[in-house]
Formats: sequence, structure tokens, C-alpha cells
Amino acid sequence: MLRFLTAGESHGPALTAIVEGMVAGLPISASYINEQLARRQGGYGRGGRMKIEKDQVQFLSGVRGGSTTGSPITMQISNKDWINWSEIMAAGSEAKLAERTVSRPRPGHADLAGAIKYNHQDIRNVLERSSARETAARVAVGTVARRLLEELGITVLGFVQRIGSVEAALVENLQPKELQAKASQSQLLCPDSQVEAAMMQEIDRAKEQGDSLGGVFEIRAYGLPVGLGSHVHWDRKLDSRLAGALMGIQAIKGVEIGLGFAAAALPGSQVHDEIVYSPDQGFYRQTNGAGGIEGGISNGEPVVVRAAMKPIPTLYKPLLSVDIKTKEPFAASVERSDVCAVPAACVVGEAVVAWELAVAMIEKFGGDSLEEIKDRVQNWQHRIRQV
Ligand SMILES: Cc1cc2nc3c(=O)[nH]c(=O)nc-3n(C[C@H](O)[C@H](O)[C@H](O)COP(=O)(O)O)c2cc1C
Ligand SMILES: C=C(O[C@@H]1CC(C(=O)O)=C[C@@H](OP(=O)(O)O)[C@H]1O)C(=O)O
Repeated sequence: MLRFLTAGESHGPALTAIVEGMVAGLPISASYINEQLARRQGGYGRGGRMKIEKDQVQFLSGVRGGSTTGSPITMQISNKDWINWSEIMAAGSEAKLAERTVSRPRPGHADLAGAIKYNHQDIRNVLERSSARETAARVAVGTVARRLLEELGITVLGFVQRIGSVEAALVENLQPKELQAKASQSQLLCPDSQVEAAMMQEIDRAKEQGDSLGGVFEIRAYGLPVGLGSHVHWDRKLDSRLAGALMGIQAIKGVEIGLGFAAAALPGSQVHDEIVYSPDQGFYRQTNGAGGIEGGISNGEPVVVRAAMKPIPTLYKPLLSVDIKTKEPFAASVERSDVCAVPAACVVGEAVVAWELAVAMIEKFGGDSLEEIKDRVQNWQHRIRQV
């Protein structure tokens, strides 16, 4: 079984992740993970914090000589900003802490619900962990999974489809490599360069008005075998697991698989993918409305999922809230915040999808070393050709 945990506060010394159950013999380097961490830090519309951080992973266990050993993999990413917060974050200096207690909850963030739930007078005890800073650790974890998928012939890519009211044109005709190349040339991870300019203007406008923006990103996975997940129980369904992983990203409020919500408005004849067969390809589809999953099982077509991110809650244009100490209403003032973080969330989306797919691969094929799982996947691919 493949599993992970993350720990760490946004302004604490570091983020830590432990990955357990990864096969031995998987070649992996810090620079491979750092590339994805840098992608997550990018994107037009991010705030001052991203000028301070330069995320780099350090392996503390589970990797020797450039390969996994089969033991738990511990990864650490330092927070450069910690030095500026170490006094506030330190336990013990009660008087100083009292001065800097956060008692003003931001609408749309975890502040008020978290403070009530955990009986905290200082909202900092909530915001430090609810912050999407934690997603740096999840990208490191998901990138270990991505490395395994690559070895097994599976590619995961993502792109931004919408920022606020600006939507990219359909990209259905682009081949995966072209799609990936176009998205990676764009600061916003948008494969449509004309639309990218309009998206940037939308972000500039929101910033001028002290407002924030959300959007939609799409993740695709190519090269998956038929048979991941299962129809037999709700929590084994691959679509349910992917949706859960994506909804687990801060600020994600909706997930679609394949045609998603659009399928509800169409007749069945325009939604379901007709089944065809050729001796070369076996069973396949000429359309992919199902987004590569039927009955909770991968059907061999690319997996296609989309996620909707709400606008960032911390606004320069303050919303009404109530101080938890004085019970007086206030209009919040903001020191710094992202205006839009959809491209960053897209990179996190790729990571969590890669993770869930790696979990499903290890669950189906097992094996303790890379060689063993590779053999098993090859056998399966051969076997299903005979069906
Ligand atoms: C990559 C990323 C960056 C974010 N940056 C900010 C930010 O700068 N300010 C902010 O208030 N919220 C930011 N958020 C959103 C909050 O973390 C999120 O809204 C909050 O944790 C509450 O969770 P919920 O929106 O899922 O209910 C960001 C989210 C992501 C994924
Ligand atoms: C630190 C990151 O994102 C942060 C997510 C975040 C939030 O409230 O979710 C608030 C901001 O942090 P700060 O309050 O320190 O400016 C973002 O910068 C990151 O993505 O690495």
C-alpha cells in the first residue's frame, strides 16, 4: 500500500512529507522534484511570498545513490520566510505573542470555523496549517509518484482552461506533447497564447480593484492500462478517488470527469463512447466523453479531469467580518496575498492525480521493486490484448 503524510506550518521552519510503500529501485533526484516545485511557485498574479521562497527538496531518508530503497522516503522543504516569523512562531514568549494574536477572521478562509472547532483564541494556530503553503509538500509527494508513472509509460499533464471570466478555446485537437509544450511556454499554463493575454489583463484588473480571481484547470493522464479502480465498492472507484484528491486541494470547489456537468444536458447518444475493435489496438473508443473511466474503472482512454478553484479569500478590498475577541465588526487590511493562484493549483492538481494513479497502479500490480511492477504491467498489457 502506498501512503503519505505531510506536516509543517506556513511560516514554520520547514514542510515535511513521508511517502511509504514506494517500490525500491526507482531512480529519483532532488532536481527532478525541484523542477515541479518551481512550476508550482510560478504563475502571474502571485503575491510577495513567492519572491521570498525558492523551494528545494531535501531527502532525509529512503533514497540512496539516486534510487529509492523501499524504506519510507522523508522529504523536507525549508521555509525561507521563517526567519522573519521565528519570534511569532516560537512558543514561550507569551507577551510578544499576545501583541501579535490574530483575532480577525477572513471570510472564505478556514479562520473562523477552525478557531471555533479547535477552541483557539489566536487564529494563527489555524491559518498556519490551512494555508496552501502545504501544497509544496504535496507536489514533492506527487512528483515521486509521477516518476513511477513515467517508468510505467504513463504521462500526466495539466493546463489552465479558465481565469475568472476568460476561457481558453477548445484544445481537443492538440496532441499531448503539443499541449504540454504550449502550456509550459505560458506563465499561466494556458495553451492558448491569445487567451493568455486576456487572462493577464483580467488578473491586472482584479488586482487594481483589490479583488481576487479563481478559475478552472484540466489534468490528463495518458498511457493508463485498463482496469485501475473498481466498480464493486464506492471507495474503490477511480473517479471517486480522483475527485476526492482534487477536492482536497485548498480552494477547489468543483471537479468534473470527462464531459462532467455538460453530460447532464445532452442525450445519451451524444455522451457515451461507442466501442470499436482492431487486432492492433484491441478495444478502443473514438470519443472520450467518459474521461477514461467507466464504472469507476480506467477503460484505457486518457483520463480527463477538471477542477474549479474559487477566488482567493484574502482581499485587498476588505469584506465585512467580526473580531473574535471584541465581537466588533471590522473591514480587514491585508499585508500581502495572491490575487490568482490557478496555475499553481494546476501543478498541485497534476501532483495529486499522479499520486492517486500511482496508488491505483501499485494496488493492482503490486511488487516491491521497479523491475517487478514493470514485469507485471507488461504481462497485463499482453494479457488484455488476448481478450
Ligand atoms: C496555490 C494556492 C495558493 C493560495 N494562495 C492564497 C493566498 O495567497 N491567500 C489566501 O487567502 N488564500 C490562498 N489560497 C486559498 C486558501 O488556501 C483556501 O481558500 C483556504 O485554505 C480555505 O480552504 P477552502 O477554500 O478549500 O475552503 C491559495 C490556494 C492555493 C491552492
Ligand atoms: C506560501 C504559499 O502560498 C500561500 C498560501 C496562502 C493561503 O492562505 O493559502 C497565503 C499566502 O501566504 P502568506 O500569507 O505567507 O503570504 C500564500 O503565499 C505557497 O504557495 O508556497
